[in-house]
Amino acid sequence: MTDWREDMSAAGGETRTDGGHAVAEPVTSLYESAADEAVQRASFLDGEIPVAVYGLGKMGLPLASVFAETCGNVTGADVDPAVVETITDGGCHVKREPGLADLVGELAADDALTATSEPRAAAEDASIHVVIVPTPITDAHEPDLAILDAVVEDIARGLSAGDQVIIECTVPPRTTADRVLPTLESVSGLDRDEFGLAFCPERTSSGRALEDIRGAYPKVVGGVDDESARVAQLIYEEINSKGVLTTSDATTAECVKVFEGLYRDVNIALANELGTYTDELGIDIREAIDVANTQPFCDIHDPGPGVGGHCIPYYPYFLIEPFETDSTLLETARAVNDSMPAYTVEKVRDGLAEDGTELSEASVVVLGLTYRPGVEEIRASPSIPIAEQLSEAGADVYGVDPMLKSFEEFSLEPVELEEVSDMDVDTVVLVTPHDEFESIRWGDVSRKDGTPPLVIDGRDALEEGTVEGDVYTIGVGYDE
Ligand SMILES: NC(=O)C1=CN([C@@H]2O[C@H](COP(=O)(O)OP(=O)(O)OC[C@H]3O[C@@H](n4cnc5c(N)ncnc54)[C@H](O)[C@@H]3O)[C@@H](O)[C@H]2O)C=CC1
Ligand SMILES: CC(=O)N[C@@H]1[C@@H](OP(=O)(O)OP(=O)(O)OC[C@H]2O[C@@H](n3ccc(=O)[nH]c3=O)[C@H](O)[C@@H]2O)O[C@H](C(=O)O)[C@@H](O)[C@@H]1O
Repeated sequence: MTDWREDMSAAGGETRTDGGHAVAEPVTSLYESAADEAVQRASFLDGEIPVAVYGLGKMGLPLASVFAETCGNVTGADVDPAVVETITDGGCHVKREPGLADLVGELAADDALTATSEPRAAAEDASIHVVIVPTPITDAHEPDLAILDAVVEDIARGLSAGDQVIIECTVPPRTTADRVLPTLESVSGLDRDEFGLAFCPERTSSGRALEDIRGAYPKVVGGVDDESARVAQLIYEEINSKGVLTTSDATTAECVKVFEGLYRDVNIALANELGTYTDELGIDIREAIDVANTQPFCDIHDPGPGVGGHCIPYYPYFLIEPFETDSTLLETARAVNDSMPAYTVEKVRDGLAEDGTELSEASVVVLGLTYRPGVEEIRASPSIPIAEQLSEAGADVYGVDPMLKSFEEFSLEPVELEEVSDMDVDTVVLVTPHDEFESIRWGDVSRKDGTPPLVIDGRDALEEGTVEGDVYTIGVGYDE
């Protein structure tokens, strides 16, 4: 018996005797709990308050794992049976997350984390519901909240008085208050003051998820009412060592998350546009950016071949599409970033023309197809349009990505890294510099006539002198 229950009886909450001592009963839910906050906090930490995490992907599995290491009573719900089976067996399908595989194995072995493919069943048993499912956009760039709606309905059908619902996936502002709350009320039949709802954004990057979730920076919390904010704050004070920033309401918290992403997209667009001045100015633009960034009012990001992932290129549309307010800058930044794949293909075309090679007759290898190194995600990856445009120009296009098994999204022929040195290659385009590419023996990669290929370095990833032939680096130009 945790000794915190000793003499807690006088502080509120139900009591019972235990060997002659009055002890406070733990609570099994937090919203509008009459128990002393210390009893609520301890009940959460003791696993008395079941947690369900909906979505066990790149973000959901690390999140569920940190909740489970904190409270020891988490059910992860995912519609992908393979995901559920892997986690149930103590496995980890999310790659290259330091510490995650071991943690999931330990938590599954201790039953601190279990997985189910039945979100509705998970909702029946849980009292804290954490949602971290995809919130993509449609081909028409409209926010697609169908998955969120489905999960919220599942939760509503299992919602009980005293429960707390937390939305962690990024959503268009006003979604929590105007879409999620009404659904929870209408489907559950509960009154609005019987359950809690807060937006607490996932401020985490793949590759450092556990570190970020445990406390790289404060957790943002925005409740639809003060009690919802109080409960969310109590929970995340136990999860995040950097503490909690509570905003005035859920919509403000939604804006915090979206604004972080919009800042990044606009900033990258500035870097990309500056990068396109490289040839006309005849300088290393990246050098100018690095030096400009040495004073605190400047943080220009890096130019590159495009902006991928299901976050940064998507979030601008969470404001552009649903609202009437003018979004010229956001739309322009999206257009600049979406123009970088074509810019990259032009560098291939121009570079080959210098040697009298037509792009339509060239053999081109695209290195790195995921949207950034070490992350198994291809949504909005720049390599998709780059491969498409090279193919449309008539080139023979090949692709290398050690993280991928399926290449059907790409207009190219997949090849293993080891095969590249046996091929006739006119150009290599480095889009996403996975660690594995550091082992490339560039001296073995050549054109049909044995001369070195043209290399386009999209990410300034190659050390000077690594490659014998001509290297064009986006934002730098040709190496001398
Ligand atoms: N990936 C990132 O770097 C970050 C993502 N986010 C937010 O988190 C959300 C999720 O991102 P990821 O984990 O990367 O996505 P992901 O695609 O890696 O994983 C999503 C998981 O949700 C599951 N799922 C789909 N429909 C479901 C349903 N109806 N019920 C239960 N599970 C369902 C899928 O099977 C999959 O396992 C994103 O949409 C974004 O809003 C926030 C910060 C960082
Ligand atoms: C504001 C911010 O830094 N958001 C982070 C971002 O992470 P994400 O995994 O999307 O990667 P990212 O580093 O932003 O890169 C997105 C894309 O932009 C490209 N990129 C990135 C930085 C840069 O200077 N230039 C550039 O071209 C990357 O190559 C990639 O294709 O989005 C995440 C999210 O919200 O999903 C968020 O949690 C992360 O903290």
